[in-house]
Amino acid sequence: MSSRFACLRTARLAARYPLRRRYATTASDFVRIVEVGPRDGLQNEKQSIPVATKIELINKLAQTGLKTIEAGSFVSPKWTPQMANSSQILEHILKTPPAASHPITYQWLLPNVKGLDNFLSIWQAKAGGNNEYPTPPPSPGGDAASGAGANIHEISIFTAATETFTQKNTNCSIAESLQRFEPIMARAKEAGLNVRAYISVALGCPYEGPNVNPHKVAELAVSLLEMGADEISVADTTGMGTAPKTAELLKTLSAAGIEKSDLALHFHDTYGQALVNSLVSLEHGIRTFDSAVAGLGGCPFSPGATGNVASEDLVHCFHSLGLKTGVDIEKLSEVGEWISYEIGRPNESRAGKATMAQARKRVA
Ligand SMILES: CC(C)(COP(=O)([O-])OP(=O)([O-])OC[C@H]1O[C@@H](n2cnc3c(N)ncnc32)[C@H](O)[C@@H]1OP(=O)([O-])[O-])[C@@H](O)C(=O)NCCC(=O)NCCSC(=O)C[C@@](C)(O)CC(=O)[O-]
Repeated sequence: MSSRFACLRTARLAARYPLRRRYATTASDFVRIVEVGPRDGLQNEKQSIPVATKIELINKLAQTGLKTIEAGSFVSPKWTPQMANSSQILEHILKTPPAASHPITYQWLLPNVKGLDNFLSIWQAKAGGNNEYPTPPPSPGGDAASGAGANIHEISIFTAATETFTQKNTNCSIAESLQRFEPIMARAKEAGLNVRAYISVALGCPYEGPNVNPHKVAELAVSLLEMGADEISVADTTGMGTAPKTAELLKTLSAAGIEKSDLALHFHDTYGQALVNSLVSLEHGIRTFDSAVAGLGGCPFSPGATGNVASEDLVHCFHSLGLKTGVDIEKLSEVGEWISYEIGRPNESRAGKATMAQARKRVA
């Protein structure tokens, strides 16, 4: 892209979304993986997972080449008890030297001002509220552009495309959830934090059925971007998404004027369609995908929904297409095997299991 065109485009976006700061990938052969295993992956586990295991998981993931890790959430412990020790995880990350050779962006999910207060009280005390933001943030596949090796912290907010899911998940209506976000957004921007916004049940709702109106998703995405969100993660919480539905949703989002680079896609694999839907999204120009190592996951407020698409499966698939993720599939597969063993659940990543089998054969 010529610099003149880049300037014009930036000006146009700045006019449309005045508060936001872009952090999308730019190289078309680079795919950014947002590893959500430590938060979305673990939040639904019934047994209490020791904080040390969570920290070890995050540290191991940070050494696989991943650059963005969703590390925990500041939600009500009455609603999601598994995430109750996220503050300890944040404290640990802030007081230890970076675990990886490159800076990691850590994301923290929160639903309200109380969650933000809890996050800020730790982050501002320990990090002095200094993110040392690189502008633009982490370059596709590269380490150098991210500067001095300081990790970056950002927050995520979440709403949903149906009223029933929003009530079940956050005890408020969609409109009320947007109202809750306004002070969060203002304070986050003041503090220099990027804000990601999730839209759950975008391709099917456990309470209202599989036919979620894509125009509702687009309307919400536009509102969140206008409010200042830096990225929208469009979530197929139930895994009810199919290739045609995904294509229709992406076309609707484009028709609403939303740039592909403003979007991340977040697939769950309940019906085994997550990779297909990822490929449809890839063809549509999406270059940011959420996934969880070993296919961990399931939302406590989406009965029957299973895990996120496995990070190993996504990475294997993207590499097979000649795309770059910066992730070492073998190291990632080791982490998948390790965490599955630690928490006593099957490793749901087929690529992860196959990669480990090949690695063992090589050594034998
Ligand atoms: C939004 C609320 C808080 C409303 O819940 P509420 O019960 O209406 O809240 P409240 O304001 O009445 O407060 C009730 C109690 O919670 C406390 N409280 C209130 N807020 C906080 C907070 N932030 N952190 C810690 N404590 C908090 C508050 O202090 C009070 O404590 P008490 O006085 O009774 O001792 C609640 O519904 C909630 O926490 N919901 C989050 C549920 C959740 O974690 N869902 C999973 C994440 S979303 C997801 O997984 C989907 C996603 C993102 O992955 C994408 C996809 O696949 O769809």
